[in-house]
Amino acid sequence: MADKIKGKKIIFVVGGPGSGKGTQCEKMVAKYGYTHLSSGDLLRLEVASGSERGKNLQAIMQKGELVPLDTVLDMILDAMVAKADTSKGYLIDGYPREVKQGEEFEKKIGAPSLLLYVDASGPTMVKRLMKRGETSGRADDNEETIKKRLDLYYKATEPVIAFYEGRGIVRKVNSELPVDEVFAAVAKAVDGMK
Ligand SMILES: Nc1nc2c(ncn2[C@@H]2O[C@H](COP(=O)(O)OP(=O)(O)OP(=O)(O)O)[C@@H](O)[C@H]2O)c(=O)[nH]1
Ligand SMILES: O=c1ccn([C@@H]2O[C@H](COP(=O)(O)OP(=O)(O)O)[C@@H](O)[C@H]2O)c(=O)[nH]1
Ligand SMILES: [Mg+2]
Repeated sequence: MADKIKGKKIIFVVGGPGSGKGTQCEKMVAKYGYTHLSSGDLLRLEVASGSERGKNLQAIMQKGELVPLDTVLDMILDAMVAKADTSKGYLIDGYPREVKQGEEFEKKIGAPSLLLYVDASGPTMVKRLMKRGETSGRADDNEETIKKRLDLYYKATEPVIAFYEGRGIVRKVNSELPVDEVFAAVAKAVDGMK
């Protein structure tokens, strides 16, 4: 099944909750024509479908915890295959959340060419998410869950960055800056990708 994806570029987009991953991915789609797959969005779609599986996911996400690795990976793989005929490459947004997820992804699908690290401070991320929460309708954009997501990010996801730094594919962008300035740095990283 993963054959259709072979040879296509894969970019992991990693950063804390509310760091601006989704915002930058939209701009990359516009400039490079890559396919944007947000692991969180895929999970929210499943929740919205009202399926039994979705109900379980909702309970986990509401608490700011991580859903089982295989569930997310299967969803990403399905979405990648579905877009394979027209896709130039993939932006995998919000994944891997822990080193194990990265290892499983590579076993099943392939290696990333770039890890884009979208970096903002804790207070900035909290501020943005509280603001987004006024209109997003996301059940996890509330103070209590934001704190848990942030803790889990520092504990489980930051080690992912260190893991890929060893391979020399990490490019860090400072997402405290205005969106367009962040994107200038993002574009430089994508253009320099091997
Ligand atoms: N000032 C400023 N605000 C930004 C920037 N990037 C994103 N934001 C705002 O911060 C909020 C979160 O941005 P998203 O792109 O949704 O963040 P995300 O990393 O995808 O967050 P999750 O979906 O929670 O993982 C949004 O309301 C954006 O408008 C930026 O570079 N500068
Ligand atoms: O690989 C993933 C991606 C997302 N999530 C869950 O989905 C939620 C929202 O993820 P998203 O990336 O949309 O937002 P973030 O938490 O980065 O702000 C997380 O808190 C997790 O509960 C998960 O368990 N595994
Ligand atoms: Mg997002």
